[in-house]
Amino acid sequence: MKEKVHIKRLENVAYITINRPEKRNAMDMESMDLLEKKLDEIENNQADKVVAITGAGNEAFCSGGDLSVFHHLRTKEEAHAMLQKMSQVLFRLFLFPKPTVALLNGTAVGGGCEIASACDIRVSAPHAKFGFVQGKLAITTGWGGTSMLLERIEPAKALEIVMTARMYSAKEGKNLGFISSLIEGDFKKESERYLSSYVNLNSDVLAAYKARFTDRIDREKLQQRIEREIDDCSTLWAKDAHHDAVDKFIRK
Ligand SMILES: CCC(=O)SCCNC(=O)CCNC(=O)[C@H](O)C(C)(C)COP(=O)(O)OP(=O)(O)OC[C@H]1O[C@@H](n2cnc3c(N)ncnc32)[C@H](O)[C@@H]1OP(=O)(O)O
Repeated sequence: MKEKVHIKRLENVAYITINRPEKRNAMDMESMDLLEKKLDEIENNQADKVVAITGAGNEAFCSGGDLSVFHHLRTKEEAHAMLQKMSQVLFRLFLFPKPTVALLNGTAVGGGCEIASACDIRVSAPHAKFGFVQGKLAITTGWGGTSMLLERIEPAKALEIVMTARMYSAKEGKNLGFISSLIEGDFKKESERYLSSYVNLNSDVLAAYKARFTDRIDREKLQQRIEREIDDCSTLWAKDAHHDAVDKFIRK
């Protein structure tokens, strides 16, 4: 049986692939558990110098939470437990001791953008679009995505992205500072080439630079901000406006 999240290793880069292309790589609880297990594995494997996260296929990086499953979460408490679980995985990814790169092979929406925001660097195929569309479902981000996005780009730009809830092109993402580089050509091949330049140095040097990067973060404050984000999102989740919006998506 195919694994919903799998790892492939190539020249000291561990590629984590969200492998549910038929659902545009949406995350369910099993995928969250698997992502966490893959991070455990990579953290303990000395040979893995860099972590790259991508989606299977070339249509989607990740379409966020699996709405067909999470639609069954009706109350604030039920939503809170799911949001907390994934936000803990992403908080860990955000502070991961090795460099992390989101390879945006295709569309990233909702929680998919939160996963991308948890990575240090985002590189994108030119056709990929991204959008923090949660607002259209009458909720906010709830996996820590806004708190993390605010650490990645200028706060006013982050606010624009989440408050408009619109889709952006990869080129716009680059102008906003969300995306570091656009990778032209065969995305898989060219992103492997791009990542190969990160693994020339030894792992202790990379880890030391990564530590300087995460040292800038006040971890306790970030955690508190994420907890407030989860609380707001789970309150909104329990309202009819959210359930009605998801009903509409599911029935389309
Ligand atoms: C936890 C908080 C969150 O993440 S809130 C945000 C949740 N995500 C969303 O609102 C995105 C919903 N999906 C979409 O807008 C589109 O599917 C996107 C990703 C733009 C892709 O469009 P397109 O390439 O035309 O594909 P499509 O819509 O025909 O979808 C193909 C099949 O995949 C499914 N799918 C897609 N996204 C999800 C999702 N998040 N959860 C569950 N299923 C999803 C679609 O329902 C569709 O399934 P089917 O082939 O009709 O059975």
